[in-house]
Amino acid sequence: MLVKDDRRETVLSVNNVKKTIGNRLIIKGISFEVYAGEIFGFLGPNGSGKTTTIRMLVDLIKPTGGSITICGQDVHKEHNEALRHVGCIVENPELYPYLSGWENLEQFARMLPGVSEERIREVVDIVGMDQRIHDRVKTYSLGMRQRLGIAQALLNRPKLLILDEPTNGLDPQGIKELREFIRQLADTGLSLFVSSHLLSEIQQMCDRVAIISHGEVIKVGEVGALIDESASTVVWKAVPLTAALEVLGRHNAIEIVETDAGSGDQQDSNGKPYEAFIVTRVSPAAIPELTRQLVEAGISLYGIEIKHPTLEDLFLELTEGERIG
Ligand SMILES: Nc1ncnc2c1ncn2[C@@H]1O[C@H](COP(=O)(O)OP(=O)(O)OP(=O)(O)O)[C@@H](O)[C@H]1O
Repeated sequence: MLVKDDRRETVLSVNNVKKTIGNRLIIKGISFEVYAGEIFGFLGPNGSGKTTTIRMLVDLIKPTGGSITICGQDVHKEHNEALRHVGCIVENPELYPYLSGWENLEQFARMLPGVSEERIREVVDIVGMDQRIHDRVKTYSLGMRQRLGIAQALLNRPKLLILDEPTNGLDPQGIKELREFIRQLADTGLSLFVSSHLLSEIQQMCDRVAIISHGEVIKVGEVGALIDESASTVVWKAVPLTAALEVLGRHNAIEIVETDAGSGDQQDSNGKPYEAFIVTRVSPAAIPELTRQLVEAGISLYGIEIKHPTLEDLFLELTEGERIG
């Protein structure tokens, strides 16, 4: 897992970017940065503004406000210089099915200055397609087409590779292979910007993530740190329950979700307390102190069950239950 380091080179910088289409403000002033060698996830539900943002990143449409720089160059004002550093696949890569993979790469290379046959061989090697590169593309699986698309995007040695929903249509094995392959690319120093509406995918694939909802970036951070700092669900099995509620209720940072006192703070015929519990939402960092206070108040704790959140929980919390996918 990569750690944010201020000395790290910024490859993509998005500064207060807005986009109005018709009368609608589709993108509402978003900002984030992507560093060299990281896999950056761009996560949001359908219609949240991912594709519109990507289209602005590669200067297919112009922002209404704000600026985007790639390797320090303004995407709009210095179009050629900035986009020289970018490889991009939006939706499905455009390929000629009746040509071989190699011929497709040759066709594409003709449009790029200074891409030699040797470079074509290199990218074929990077995407691991040497065995099948002379077969027609129409015989390729979706995963192989995806790889060929990436090979195409790598031809001009980009610093940033933008992939829009790259796992769409892939089977679980294909997704796993793509994930590993993306990590290998990042290990070479390439930055990857991966958009997705699939949380588990972003959680497994990315170092950092920006969460976008209704055209606003509502959170940016390391995937692990975002999960760590979001509230966990904690079930306290405590007797007497009323006293425990009083202790926990003193803290503003705790949300009491549910209480179940069973049949009161009684013991059964074997002297075993009834399963009385309180469900709270609280930061994991507060749990030791709360436990201490409960014990000091003379409360017996029979169990503390912590359910750590997933990126999905965090996402749902941030977007207030907005549907994904
Ligand atoms: N040319 C357009 N004219 C009008 N509205 C548009 C246009 N392009 C996008 N929108 C609207 O902007 C919002 C964001 O769309 P966008 O395609 O960027 O979302 P997305 O996150 O990429 O979703 P999806 O994964 O479904 O493509 C949507 O409400 C969409 O209807």
